[in-house]
Amino acid sequence: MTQPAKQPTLAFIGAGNMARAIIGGLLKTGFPADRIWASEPALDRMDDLKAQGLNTTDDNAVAVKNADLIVLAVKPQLLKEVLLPLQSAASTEDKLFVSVAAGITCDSINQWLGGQQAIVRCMPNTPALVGMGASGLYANAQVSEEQKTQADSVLSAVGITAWVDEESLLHAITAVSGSGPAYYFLFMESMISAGIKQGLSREVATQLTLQTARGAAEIACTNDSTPAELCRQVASPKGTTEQAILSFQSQQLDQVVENAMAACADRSHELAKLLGE
Ligand SMILES: NC(=O)c1ccc[n+]([C@@H]2O[C@H](COP(=O)([O-])OP(=O)(O)OC[C@H]3O[C@@H](n4cnc5c(N)ncnc54)[C@H](O)[C@@H]3O)[C@@H](O)[C@H]2O)c1
Ligand code: PRO
Repeated sequence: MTQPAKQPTLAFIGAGNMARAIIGGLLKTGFPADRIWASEPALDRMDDLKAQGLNTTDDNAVAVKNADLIVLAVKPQLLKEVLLPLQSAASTEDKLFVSVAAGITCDSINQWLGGQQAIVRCMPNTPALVGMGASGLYANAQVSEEQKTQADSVLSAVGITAWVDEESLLHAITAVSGSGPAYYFLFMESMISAGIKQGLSREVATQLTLQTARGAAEIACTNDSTPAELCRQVASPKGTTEQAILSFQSQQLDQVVENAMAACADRSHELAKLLGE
C-alpha cells in the first residue's frame, strides 16, 4: 500500500464480507490495527477483529467520531437508517466517507448525513478477499486530493483501483467488476456440469475447470495480446476449439453478455431510485 502523507484513523460501519476483506488487506500491508474501528450491532461477531487489535464497538457514532475515514459497508437497504442517526457525529470534523453500497448516490448519502460531506463512492468486488480485487471509485467535489489518496490507499490494499470522473459510470463498473466475479463463477459451474455430462467425475471436471480459469486469467493479465487474440491462439483453424467458439457465436454470446450487463446496470439505477429517497 502507498502510505499517504497523513495516515488516517479508519472506521468500518458494518463488518461483514466486504469490510473484512478490506480490513484483512490493510493489516497485511502493515496498517496498524489500533487505527481501525469496526462497528456492528453484535459485538461478539467481532471477537476475532478485537483479537487482532482492532477497536470494536456496537455504536456507529463512536466509530465515526474516532475516525478520519469512514467506510460505509452495510447493505444499501440499511444505509439510510444507519446514516440518519450519525448526523452530529459526522458533522463535527472534516471526515471522509467511503461508501461501498451499490447504487446509493453521493447526494443521497449527503442528504442523510445532513451536510456537504466529502464522499468517495466505491464499487469493490469479492476477489478483494484474496488481494485481487478491482475497485471503481468516484469522488465528489468536497473530497481533497489528500483524502483521495487516502481512499485509494485503503482500496489498493486489496487490489487495483480505477477512478472515474462521472458518478453515473459506477453503474457500468458494477456491471463489469462489481458483479463480474459471479459471471465467471456461473460460467465455471456450466463448464463443470457439461464436463460431467461428457463422462468426467465432478472432482476431475471441477479441478480442470478451475485451473483452466486460473491459467486463462493469468495469461490474459500478463500477456500483451488482447483476450480476442489469445482466443485465436487456442483455436486452431479447423480444430476443436473453433467448433466451440462457432457454437457460442451462433447463440450470440456477445448479445447474451450485453443483455446481462445491461440488466445489472439497470438494477443499480433502480436501487439508487428506490433506496435513495
Ligand atoms: N458482496 C459483494 O460482492 C459486494 C461487492 C461490491 C459492493 N458490495 C457492497 O458492500 C456492502 C456490504 O456488503 P457485504 O457483502 O459485505 O454484506 P454483509 O451482509 O456481509 O455485511 C454487512 C454488515 O453490516 C452489518 N450491519 C447490519 N446493520 C448494521 C448497523 N445498523 N450498523 C452497523 N453494521 C450493521 C451486518 O451485521 C453485516 O455484518 C453492500 O452495500 C454491498 O452493496 C458488495
Ligand atoms: N454484489 C452486490 C449486489 O449484487 C453489488 C455488486 C456485487 O448487489
